[in-house]
Amino acid sequence: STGSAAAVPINAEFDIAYVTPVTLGTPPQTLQLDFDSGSSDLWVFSSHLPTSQIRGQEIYAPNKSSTAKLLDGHSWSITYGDGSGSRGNVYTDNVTVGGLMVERQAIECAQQVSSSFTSEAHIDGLVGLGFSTLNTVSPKSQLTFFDNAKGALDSPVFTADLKHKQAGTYDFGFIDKAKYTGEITYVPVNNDPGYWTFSSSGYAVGSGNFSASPISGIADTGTSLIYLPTAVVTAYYRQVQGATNSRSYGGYVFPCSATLPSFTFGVGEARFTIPPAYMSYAAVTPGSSTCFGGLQSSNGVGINIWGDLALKVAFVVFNGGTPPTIGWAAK
Ligand SMILES: O=C(NC1CCCCC1)N[C@H]1[C@H](O)[C@@H](N2CCCCC2)[C@@H]2OC[C@H]1O2
Repeated sequence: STGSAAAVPINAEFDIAYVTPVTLGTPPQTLQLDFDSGSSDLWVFSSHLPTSQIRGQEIYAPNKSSTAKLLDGHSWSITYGDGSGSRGNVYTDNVTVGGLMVERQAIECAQQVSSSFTSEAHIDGLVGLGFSTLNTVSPKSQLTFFDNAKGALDSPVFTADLKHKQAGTYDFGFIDKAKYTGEITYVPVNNDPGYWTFSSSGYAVGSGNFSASPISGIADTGTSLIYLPTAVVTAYYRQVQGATNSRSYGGYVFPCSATLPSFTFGVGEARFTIPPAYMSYAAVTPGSSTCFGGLQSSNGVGINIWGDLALKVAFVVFNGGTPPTIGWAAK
């Protein structure tokens, strides 16, 4: 089997996150979910949430699904790197993504969500695509949609073709040759503790020379930006007039009028260049002339993160075979 579904940016201004339609239960309830290779819980806004925490999101009501079953005595609670989080109880039900159906998928129903989720009307929940070792359901942890589907897939892979300010796709079970050019460069994945962790072969700032130093980081579709070691980030912003690392804004900012260099990162011998226009993320507040950078320091984070800003300049294969690998291709 295979599946293919759209990855739609939730904001016309800048790509904060991407959502994908997912149908749950019988009759089908369709929610827009954020596919997140940096976590491994499938959770949704649900009929168990206080209405005060719902602001425009679609909800999943298990009691309206004839195929929903309570996973008795199980609960979940998750906190993300940005401090957002949610918790609740668990049902199993049919979940379909782009024509690919998994029966008895654990659907984690939110009973509480943090304010950043309440205020993001376009995200009705998440589909974790990390390794199932990261799943937070207790007392028995649950498998991700991908792990449940894997055995039935033509090939044990999913691919991400994210795009700048336009809809891309997540494919399951196949590699679409029409979505990339040249060869796919595969590198090893360390899935301990459960992220898609790989080593980049280095970076370059603008037209500067390539610094061939390995950078270990995670491929994270659920994070908007790129978080890298201070040495990389200072080398980049040294080239940006008026750039400063702002404590108040929580990262590197610069005058929106500044000229930005491109940023190139390596995967093996392959090179991927993020154009200057993508490197300015957004004005710090609407209308401000101060802009927040797409490249930020991973100092406070603990791991390096290749988020949507890096993923959107490539076609990426998440290979869940044995051993797992990750493939990057130009497009
Ligand atoms: O926390 C991270 N990443 C961290 C960013 C800082 C550095 C460490 C990693 N990703 C989350 C993301 O922010 C969330 N957010 C919700 C509101 C709309 C935008 C998306 C969404 O929920 C889980 C995941 O995706």
